[in-house]
Amino acid sequence: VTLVGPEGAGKTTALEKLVLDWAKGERLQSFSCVFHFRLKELNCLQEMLSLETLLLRHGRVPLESLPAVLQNSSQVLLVLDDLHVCGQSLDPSAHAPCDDPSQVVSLGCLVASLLHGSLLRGASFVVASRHTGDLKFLTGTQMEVLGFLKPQREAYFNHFFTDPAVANRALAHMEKTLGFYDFCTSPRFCWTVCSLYEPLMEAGEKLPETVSQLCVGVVVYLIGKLPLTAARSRELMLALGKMSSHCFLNQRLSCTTEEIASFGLEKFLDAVAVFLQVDGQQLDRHVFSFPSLILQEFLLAVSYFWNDSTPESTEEVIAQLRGRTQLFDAFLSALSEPVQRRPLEAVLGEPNDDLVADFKRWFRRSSEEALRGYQKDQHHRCFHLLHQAQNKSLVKEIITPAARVGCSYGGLGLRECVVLNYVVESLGEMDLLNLYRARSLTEEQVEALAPAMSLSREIIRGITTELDLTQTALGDEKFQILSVGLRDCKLTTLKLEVCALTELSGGHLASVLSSSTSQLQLLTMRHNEIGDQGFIKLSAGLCSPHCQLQELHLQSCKLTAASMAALSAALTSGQSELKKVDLSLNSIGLPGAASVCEALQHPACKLRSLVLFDCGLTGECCQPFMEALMSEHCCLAELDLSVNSLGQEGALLLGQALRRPGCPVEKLGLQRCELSEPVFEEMGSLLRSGSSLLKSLSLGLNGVGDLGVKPLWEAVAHPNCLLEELDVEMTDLTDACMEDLSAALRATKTLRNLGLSNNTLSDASAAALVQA
Ligand SMILES: Nc1ncnc2c1ncn2[C@@H]1O[C@H](COP(=O)(O)OP(=O)(O)OP(=O)(O)O)[C@@H](O)[C@H]1O
Repeated sequence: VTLVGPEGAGKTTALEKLVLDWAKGERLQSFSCVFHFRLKELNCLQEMLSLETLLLRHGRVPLESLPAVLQNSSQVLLVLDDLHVCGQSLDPSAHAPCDDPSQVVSLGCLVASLLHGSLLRGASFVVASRHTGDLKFLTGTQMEVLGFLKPQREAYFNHFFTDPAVANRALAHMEKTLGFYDFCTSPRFCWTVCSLYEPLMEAGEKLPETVSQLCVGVVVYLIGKLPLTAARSRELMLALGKMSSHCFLNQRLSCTTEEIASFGLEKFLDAVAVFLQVDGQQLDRHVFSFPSLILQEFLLAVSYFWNDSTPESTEEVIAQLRGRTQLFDAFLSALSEPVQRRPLEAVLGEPNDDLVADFKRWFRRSSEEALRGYQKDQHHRCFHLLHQAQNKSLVKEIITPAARVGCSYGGLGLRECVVLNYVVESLGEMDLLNLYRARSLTEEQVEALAPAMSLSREIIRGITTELDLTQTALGDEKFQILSVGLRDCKLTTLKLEVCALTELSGGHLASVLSSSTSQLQLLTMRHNEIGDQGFIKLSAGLCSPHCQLQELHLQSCKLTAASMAALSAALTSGQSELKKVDLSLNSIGLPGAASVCEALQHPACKLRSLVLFDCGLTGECCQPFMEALMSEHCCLAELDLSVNSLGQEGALLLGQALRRPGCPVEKLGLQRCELSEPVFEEMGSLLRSGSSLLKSLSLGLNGVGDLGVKPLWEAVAHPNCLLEELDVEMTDLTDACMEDLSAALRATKTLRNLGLSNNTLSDASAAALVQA
């Protein structure tokens, strides 16, 4: 088995846990011997060795036990960590395979011979490695070590900070400022973040806003651990920068003692352990490596600016490192800003002004070039550098009117959304936000981009057809700005649930709906206090000949009967395409229901679905519903009146209407309507009559008991009944209904869904149901 993952993902930890569990007798007990080797340590030896030496010296096998280990190889498990540092290829054809345990060979040859089975044939292996090309030479199962995804980060932060409120604040800040970088999944990185946040939060200080600010904090902290003057600290930075550059340019992960001496680090041997990981302590041959690539890149950037001599120009150094580093130019951008580098200046003194000026010239030149072109990646790189600089005036200087910022920003990742938003917010406004080809923005991406959208006069018509701004606390003011762009776009779905919109937005929505280019078909506005006045304004848009809206969701929008006449007018205007309206959780009462029912009888009304869940309706309201359903013009296929006090009398009136031959209702919801046995009787008889088109019926939360529901079972069993869905949740059913229910299930040819939740049915009923 090979565990593969990036630096700090937790590979070593996983292997250590495995070995520990074996030692405690909790796992892998079929192996009598488990050997755990860290190749990083062995690599320090830089000498040839045999399998026997490996086992005797490093595996601590007593000499007398060695033959038994070699002979019973199937009981041996070798756990090899840090395969990527092996330094020599695992390609079997690169070595003459070794099959003699006493033959002295190179470490690479030894590992390759073990993994390819010429040595210790039959033994099992668990190895861990960062991603390298050599993995293709390994057979067996490969497992990806993903590190900490969001739920694990949450658990880790809660463990690190004992106060849950502090943990939540720290996590929310990290997710917002860094959550879009891959390295956030690294447990090691999470540890760094928590360790840096903790003292800052205790002191009530500001937390870092960018990865550059985070690294500044880390390096200042590490330098502070050393008793060095500013001049000596600069010297140390320079030497670490040389090592970093050497590793990047030669694709090396570690350096020997001789190599680090050549970078000028020998004077700092006591200090290097603060910045570098030192392996091989027990072997007397040390190997030094950076604990993280981010720190390695950051130290390189620091060493570049705090260099008194003049090294290569920015252009040259960036060209040399292209494709080898990820954040180097972003770190330079941050450090070129006095505010960003101030904490470092306190420990290192001033940077080299000439080099900072050279970087600024390069950034301006290369940004101008990038922003004149159409390459999206180049634009994003420039935006990322601006984001790290955290200087709004610089954004305004770089993003000139000549910049083609309106080029298409489709296919955005979360990081791109965040930095694009930063740029638009810094500019304060945007003429055109081109999201053409942004096919599937996630909720997180939309949230990150929402301020930019609201600051854009126009959002380009692209192939984006759905915009979900649910729970973005958008508010009327921002929606007003956004609505200008919405008038001229290709959106077919707009979700504005829980967006803190009020009456004011009703008018803006009307202007969107009545725009000659509007293509909106679905609008959801659940939980916005738009009220009657807001909805009356919105309804004016519904009457427009340009309005294409087919579905409107207005649950819990503080509506009353006062605005239902406006809806009715829209539905009967002859212009409205509305097919579905959901008015649930609004107290429209009898007068409101009467207005809507009037519209249902009008030949121009196209409404096919009406949901009035918990709308303060009573039995009296059933009279207008009966009249509407009796009308030949009514085309309502779905009616949900659940959670209204309709009572027996009202429901029986509905039943009468449903008996009309040709009554179009196929789906009826009457949950928790205070219904009694005669209503169930009536429904049963209706379903058997052959004149009902009902396919879906919800009668749950009406406690009529086994006898009350019995007519429905008889109906289900009847050949005239077309029901496909039946919900009788919480109707006080007991095991006594099982005989009729089983018979119904055996007989029905149409029923597909049956809801029986929250009834007192025992295991015996479950068994009977399964049989039926
Ligand atoms: N599940 C975990 N819970 C808490 N901390 C963890 C967990 N896994 C790893 N860590 C911590 O993260 C750090 C890095 O882990 P580890 O050394 O196992 O990573 P790695 O993948 O072996 O890194 P590298 O590729 O650099 O060798 C360690 O300090 C470790 O304690």
